[in-house]
This record gives sequence, structure tokens and C-alpha cells, in this order.
Amino acid sequence: MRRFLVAGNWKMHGGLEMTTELISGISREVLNMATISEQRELAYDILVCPPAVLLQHAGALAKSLPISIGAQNVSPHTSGAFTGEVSLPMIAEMGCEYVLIGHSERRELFHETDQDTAEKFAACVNFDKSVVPVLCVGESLSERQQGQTELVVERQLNAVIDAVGIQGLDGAVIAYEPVWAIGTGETASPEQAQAVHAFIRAKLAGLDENIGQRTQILYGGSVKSGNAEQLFSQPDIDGGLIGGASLTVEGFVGICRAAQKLAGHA
Ligand SMILES: O=C(CO)COP(=O)(O)O
Repeated sequence: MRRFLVAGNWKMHGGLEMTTELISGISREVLNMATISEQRELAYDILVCPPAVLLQHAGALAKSLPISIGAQNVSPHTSGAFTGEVSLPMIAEMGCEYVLIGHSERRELFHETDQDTAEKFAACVNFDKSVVPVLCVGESLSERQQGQTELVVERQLNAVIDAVGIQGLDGAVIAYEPVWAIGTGETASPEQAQAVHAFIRAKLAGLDENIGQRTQILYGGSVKSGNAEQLFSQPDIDGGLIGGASLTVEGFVGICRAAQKLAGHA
């Protein structure tokens, strides 16, 4: 059975104080709403992805809490003359267990190609410590309007599968984030999201049934406490990658509440 993963992508927001408040506040609230037995181990997973300079602080805070830390981006190189970049060994040392790969803002604003994304993903697969890649895929509004959603998502997946093989996706997380739903307040309907999630799962399962069935596929794009339960109730939606609503304790915990309620039904 797949567990739900509720993941916050803080993007370029926050500072030391906000990091302390969010991580300690989220932990306190989710433990409050868990049953006594779940307080030892929550029935779902929680991840927050702060900006790189806050990872050390976040990693130290979250060490004894039921929250994993992830980076928002990583270099495909281990070390070297790459000014401004941050490597996998560096983020792992800061306590990161996950890293977002190929977020649409990286693709659009920083011109990361499918090939760049595949190289970063491959670096995670080849890294000897465990940092789980969260591969972000999704179509733009015009691509959806032209009926190219599946084509685009499949192209983005294929770039990674070509680089690491289907076995390389074992244990990875996929996040479907339609670009038109990010930060716009416009969410994909549960049915629209489910259709793409089912497509992604079928694509993976066609290459390896077990990997297809166990891969967590998150939905991202204007998820909030008011729509999380409907989205997470869909059979192939295993949680969310949350931007705006992950920046307040109530916003994020409201989404965790949906995972808590539905856990065990994923
Ligand atoms: O890009 C996102 C998460 O990675 C989604 O952002 P919003 O939840 O603000 O739409």
C-alpha cells in the first residue's frame, strides 16, 4: 500500500525565524491530531523543502521530528568549479532526504531542459547516500489546450527513463504539476488530475508492474486545505506538492489533515 506524502515547496520564501516557526508548528499540530499510536509513527509522510541556505537549520530542527527535509534543486556534479551551485553530498550532509528535480520554475525560468533534469535525476540514483528525487512533470496551458498533456508528460518521463532505466525510478517520487495550476488559484479538478496520474502510473507499470504500483505520485498546483481531501481521494493521487499553502502552519496542517483522514486508503 502506498503512503501519502504531503510535501511543501517553500520556493524562495522564508528565513531562519520562519523556518523554526513552520517546522516546530507543523510538528506540534500534526502530532496533536494523530492518535496515540500514530504519534510514534504518523500514518503518512511529511516533507518540507526550504531554500538551500536554510537547509542546515531545517535539518537540525527536524532531526527528532516526524518531518523530512528536501532541497529544491541540486547540481548534477559532485564538486568543482560551478559557482552558485549546491551538490548532493552537501544537501545530504545538511539532512536532506529528498530533492525536487525539474520543477516547472526551473524548466521555465532557468531554462533547464529534459536532458538537464535527467542528469540531475541520474546523479541522485548514482549517489551512495539516499536522497530521493521528486521528479516534477506537467504541461503548460497552451499544451493542454492543444491536447498535448500526455505527450508532454511522457516526453518528460522518457528523458529520465532513458537515462536511468525504469529500475532507476524505483523509490523515486513523481509530482504532476500542471503549470497552469501553479500559483494561479486554479486547481486541476480531481478528475483531470486523476486522469494524468493514471496515465503516469500506467506508463511506469507498463515497464515494471511493481514499480508502477508502488511509486508515489503527488499532485501540485493550488492545493489547499479546502481541496486536498477531494484530490487525495483519487485512486492514483498519493499526496501533494504544495507551494503557497505550505508557508503557514494552518495552511499546511490543513492539508496534512486530509492525508491523516485518508491514510490507509491510498
Ligand atoms: O509549484 C508548486 C509546488 O511545487 C505549487 O505551487 P502552489 O501550491 O502555490 O500553486
